[in-house]
Amino acid sequence: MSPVLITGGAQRLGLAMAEALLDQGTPVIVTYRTEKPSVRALAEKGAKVLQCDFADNAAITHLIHTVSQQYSSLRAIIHNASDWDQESDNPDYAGLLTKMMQVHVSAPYQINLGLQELLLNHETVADIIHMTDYVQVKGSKKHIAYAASKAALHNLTLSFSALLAPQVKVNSIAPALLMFNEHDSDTYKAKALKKSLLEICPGAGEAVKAMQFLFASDFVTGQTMHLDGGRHLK
Ligand SMILES: NC(=O)C1=CN([C@@H]2O[C@H](COP(=O)(O)OP(=O)(O)OC[C@H]3O[C@@H](n4cnc5c(N)ncnc54)[C@H](OP(=O)(O)O)[C@@H]3O)[C@@H](O)[C@H]2O)C=CC1
Ligand SMILES: Nc1nc2c(c(=O)[nH]1)N=C([C@H](O)[C@@H](O)CO)CN2
Repeated sequence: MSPVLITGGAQRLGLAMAEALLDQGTPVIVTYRTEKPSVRALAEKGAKVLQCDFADNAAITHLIHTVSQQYSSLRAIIHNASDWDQESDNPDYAGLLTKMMQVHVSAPYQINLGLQELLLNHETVADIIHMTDYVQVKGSKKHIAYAASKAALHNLTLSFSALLAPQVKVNSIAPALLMFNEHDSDTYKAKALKKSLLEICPGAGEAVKAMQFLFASDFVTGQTMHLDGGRHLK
């Protein structure tokens, strides 16, 4: 069985998707930036773990070469790696935009083009999933560069779905609040929950369910799965 390549799979949503796939017997290749206990645990469960910092184009090229040398086909690629940076923490606005575009747009762009033949070689229809964000259509006044890069990432969904059809389906998953971060205060959490109609923070399992739906679908491509609890109607 051909593997699923998940970027940024060492924690949170990426880790949940990787573990779910491993639990169902699907091989997984996980890229990570920073070594952590979860990486070793994934390897012990049989995942292929590859270190790659997407800020470095040479590292991306090496990743593409390594995967191409070791595998003849891929079931899917899930572009999950991301930094959620905001302007108030990063006065170097030019550098911030470059950083956001590099990890959220340039890396997925290079990896999709570099590994497209492995997807096209898959015995059945393959998938690309871009993990975008609710803000892809709304923008964000506190995460301007981040939001712009996620909008550009969704645009890759439109282009690659047309380029690779019918052998490959390409979709965006656009979450709003799925998981809090360790440093989030109770005040922030209460305010964030009120932003959606459903007023819950569902956890990483919501992303796993969306991934499984897209993999099982025969007729969804070029689309966005919005996981936002009705936030767009508040
Ligand atoms: N969590 C949520 O509620 C939401 C998530 N999303 C999107 O879903 C996806 C998963 O979210 P979440 O699990 O919270 O993500 P995280 O913020 O936990 O980041 C996931 C991983 O991306 C890696 N990463 C960041 N920059 C780079 C880089 N330059 N090269 C390689 N790896 C990198 C991080 O590595 P390291 O461990 O080294 O830092 C981290 O392990 C993201 O694309 C996110 O934007 C969208 C909306 C809401
Ligand atoms: N790479 C990340 N992107 C995002 C995160 C995160 O933790 N890492 N978190 C969010 C928030 O949950 C936001 O959706 C709350 O409104 C957005 N993107």
